[in-house]
Amino acid sequence: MIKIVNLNKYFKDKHVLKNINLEIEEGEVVGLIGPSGSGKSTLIRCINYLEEPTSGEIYINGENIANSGKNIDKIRQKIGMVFQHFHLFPHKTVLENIILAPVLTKKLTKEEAEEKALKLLETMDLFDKKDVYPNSLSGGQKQRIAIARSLAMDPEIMLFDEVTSALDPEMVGEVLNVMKDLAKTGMTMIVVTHEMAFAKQVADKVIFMADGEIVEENDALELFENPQNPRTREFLSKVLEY
Ligand SMILES: Nc1ncnc2c1ncn2[C@@H]1O[C@H](COP(=O)(O)OP(=O)(O)OP(=O)(O)O)[C@@H](O)[C@H]1O
Repeated sequence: MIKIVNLNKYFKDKHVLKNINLEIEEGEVVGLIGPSGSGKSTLIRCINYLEEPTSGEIYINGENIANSGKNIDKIRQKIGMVFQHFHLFPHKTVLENIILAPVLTKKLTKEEAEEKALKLLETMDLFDKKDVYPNSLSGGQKQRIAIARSLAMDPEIMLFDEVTSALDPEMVGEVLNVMKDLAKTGMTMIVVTHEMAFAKQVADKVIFMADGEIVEENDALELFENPQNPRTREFLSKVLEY
């Protein structure tokens, strides 16, 4: 479903993704871990073309997104992304935030989009927040709304870029639970995370990146319990210390 071949990305003369090769199957949940600055965000931003690769190919369902021309918007619609900061529209209510893209780009009627949005809000236990403005919500609630907004587009792939990093610790769990439930539905997910316990429990596969390279890729339990590369071992010993 996602195939990345010899992907390189430079920012000016800085080589931030170095010959990345990767395949992700439909329904797979992939955890992307590694030190700050190792290229995790840049990699997932290349997957939906928020960043343009310098060289290499990215195929989504067999289609090379670099050559997709006018189809790029169609491909992007299949890929939802949730960011560290929620990017909700402050002057729109929760419900208006969620229906905006489905009405504009999927051409759903307002009623159809609202029906879908309300179902999503219900599954996230946020139905009673439908008419409030984002500023009155907690960080955890905002992030769950951001996830609902992405899901309202019926994506086939969801990208999560450190979605719990800006949250107060007591709100991390409620967002991770929504992601756990989503993983159980068979959604294909790539999750950049500093939450090692989440990666270990929920991801099928974990990729450790350092300095723009994929250093190690393995079944989640195996990577955490039996890391093969000394750089993986060093990173895990630091982050699992506490
Ligand atoms: N738009 C940009 N222009 C220039 N350099 C950039 C840009 N975006 C990222 N970089 C650089 O590319 C490298 C990889 O950054 P990236 O954000 O992908 O790393 P990361 O592993 O996601 O880090 P973090 O965990 O801190 O978010 C870093 O050195 C960063 O400074």
